[in-house]
Amino acid sequence: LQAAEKRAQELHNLLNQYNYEYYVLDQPSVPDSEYDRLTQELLKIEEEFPELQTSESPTQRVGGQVLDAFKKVQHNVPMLSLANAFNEDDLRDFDRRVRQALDENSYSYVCELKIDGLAVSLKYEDGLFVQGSTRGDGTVGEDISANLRTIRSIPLRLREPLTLEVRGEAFMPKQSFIALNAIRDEKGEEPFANPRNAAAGSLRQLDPRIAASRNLDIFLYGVAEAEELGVSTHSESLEMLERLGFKTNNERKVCRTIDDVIQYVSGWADKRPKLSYEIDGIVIKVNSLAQQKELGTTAKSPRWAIAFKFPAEEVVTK
Ligand SMILES: Cc1ccc(Cn2cc(C(N)=O)ccc2=O)c(C)c1
Repeated sequence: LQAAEKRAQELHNLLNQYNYEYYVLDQPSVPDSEYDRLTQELLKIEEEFPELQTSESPTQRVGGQVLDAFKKVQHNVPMLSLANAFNEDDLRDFDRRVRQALDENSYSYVCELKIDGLAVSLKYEDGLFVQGSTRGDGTVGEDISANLRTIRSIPLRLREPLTLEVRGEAFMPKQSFIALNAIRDEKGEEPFANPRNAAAGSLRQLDPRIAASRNLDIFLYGVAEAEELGVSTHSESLEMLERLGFKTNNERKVCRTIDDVIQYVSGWADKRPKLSYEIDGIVIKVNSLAQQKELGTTAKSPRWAIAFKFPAEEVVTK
């Protein structure tokens, strides 16, 4: 058994690395056939020694049993919703409020694309993925761990045995959305209106095999209680997520002034069709975590962030 256990661990490491290269970096270093060969070898070992078929095994992405309901999950750190800005004046008003609250101390912003998907939270204990949930009403969400496990860009084991919670947006790429609606059309089923609804509908399935078939993806954009992990800015949180092996969106920019923010936002308005996923705006956050804390939150939204919303995306059909 020891020899089998040692080989199984080697295969876990190899398959995790190849998954990371393929789904997170989009730069595989081995052909699919090699990945498949190693997967088959691990399946055989797990068949011979069932005790090696642990939940962290790369072969255990798609659970077998169909749930009859989702459990509720309490978010220790609430998942806040963002206030919206629709034009330049809204952005300048936001900046004025930030500047006043920070007593004219210097501050900078981070601009990120606002992915049009479903906000989710992922929990890891000692480096292992243990739970994934929806935002819900911000304090209570639904446990959709089995469905999130099927998203290949989500690591089942981190590079460091950390216990932490991360937040991100699960989404359906445009091409997957078009292909899915073509299949539904053939089967005489109602098409999804947009990729966001398709992603939400897929993650609400009680059978993880359906979610696994929907080619969902995710961008992580936050670490809950990041200051406890020795991080002092939001951009450092994003770098930490990358170091841990998460998929982040690299179209982000630190902006020193609201004028730079406005320039960044206007630059993206007409670049959306080029993206392989839908965005519904740009998220603007004060970069310093200490200043975020100083600004605090209203009942449901942070005072240190705002979402600039673009007009509704052109319909993605063909
Ligand atoms: C048979 C087979 C095996 C694997 C894949 C896709 N793929 C490839 C890799 C890789 N090359 O590093 C890693 C994970 C993965 O899922 C396909 C499409 C077909």
